Amino acid sequence: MTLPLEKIQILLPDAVESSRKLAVQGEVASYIPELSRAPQHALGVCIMDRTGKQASAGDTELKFTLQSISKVFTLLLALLDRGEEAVFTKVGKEPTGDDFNSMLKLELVEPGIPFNPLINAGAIAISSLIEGKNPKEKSQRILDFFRKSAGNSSIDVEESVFRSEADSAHRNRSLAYFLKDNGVLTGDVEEILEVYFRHCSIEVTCSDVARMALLLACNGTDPLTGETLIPRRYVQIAKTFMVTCGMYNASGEFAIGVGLPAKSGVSGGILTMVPGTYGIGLVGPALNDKGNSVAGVHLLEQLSSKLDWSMF
Ligand SMILES: NC(=O)CC[C@H](N)C(=O)O
Repeated sequence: MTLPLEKIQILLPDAVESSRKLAVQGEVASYIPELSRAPQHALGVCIMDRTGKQASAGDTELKFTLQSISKVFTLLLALLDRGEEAVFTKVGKEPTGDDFNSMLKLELVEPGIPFNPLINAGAIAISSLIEGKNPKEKSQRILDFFRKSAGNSSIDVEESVFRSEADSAHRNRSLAYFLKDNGVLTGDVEEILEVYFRHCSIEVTCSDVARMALLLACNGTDPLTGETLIPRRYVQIAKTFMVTCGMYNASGEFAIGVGLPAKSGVSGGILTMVPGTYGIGLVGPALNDKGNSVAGVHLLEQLSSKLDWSMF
């Protein structure tokens, strides 16, 4: 049983300020150079209910790129475009226990398909499945789907982050060429990577992420418009991946400590939800050693225990 939004709003500012103190323990990602400009001590959260009302606190105006959070929505679009069977010939359904950008299991385990769609190799394979006659059209279809999911037609790709990643993505490039060699990727590798880098660089605020999360919390039917954007089955698949591998190698710890489906990204964003009730968007750029927002995870642990949010 969670509290109504008005009550949550009362406790949220103090919860954010006490969690913000943990940001000093983390580090802002810098392997994509442009991301290193994010403010280390920022923390913002937005919780949206089914009527669109929001409780929020902290740095809710901060803009950040979705990074790995985008992988949940490209998976959904690939499922819509190609169906379940085609998608799961290209990616598996299991967590890896390795880093999100690891290539280890691609060579070790047969068949050489990525273990799941939320690691980089899996998300690159998913990008290759998005319909469109060229990278521009594919990227536009992804952007349109994200805008619709966020109920915000003005979200867009942040070009400097896109450029920065495209110029420094030696690891992702090697993963993609490996996948090409394994026969997982068909088509031009650089074009597939461009689609992948662009969706990682879509810029949002906490409130956009909360609205995207609310759509998943409501099983694919937007509670504000009544429109079904995604079939329930596909949302179930996405949420299951979020529980088993959405928080990298801390997914088990997060399931025990918070107990909600979630996906995080290297920009410090987290998308999570109280199923059926709230969509939650959060940003805190300082990351812990598992790659998740250190203050953000702490905040969600506090809220989940106080408000009895765990689904388990
Ligand atoms: N964990 C992440 O958020 C990774 C996304 C990032 N764009 C990358 O490919 O490395």
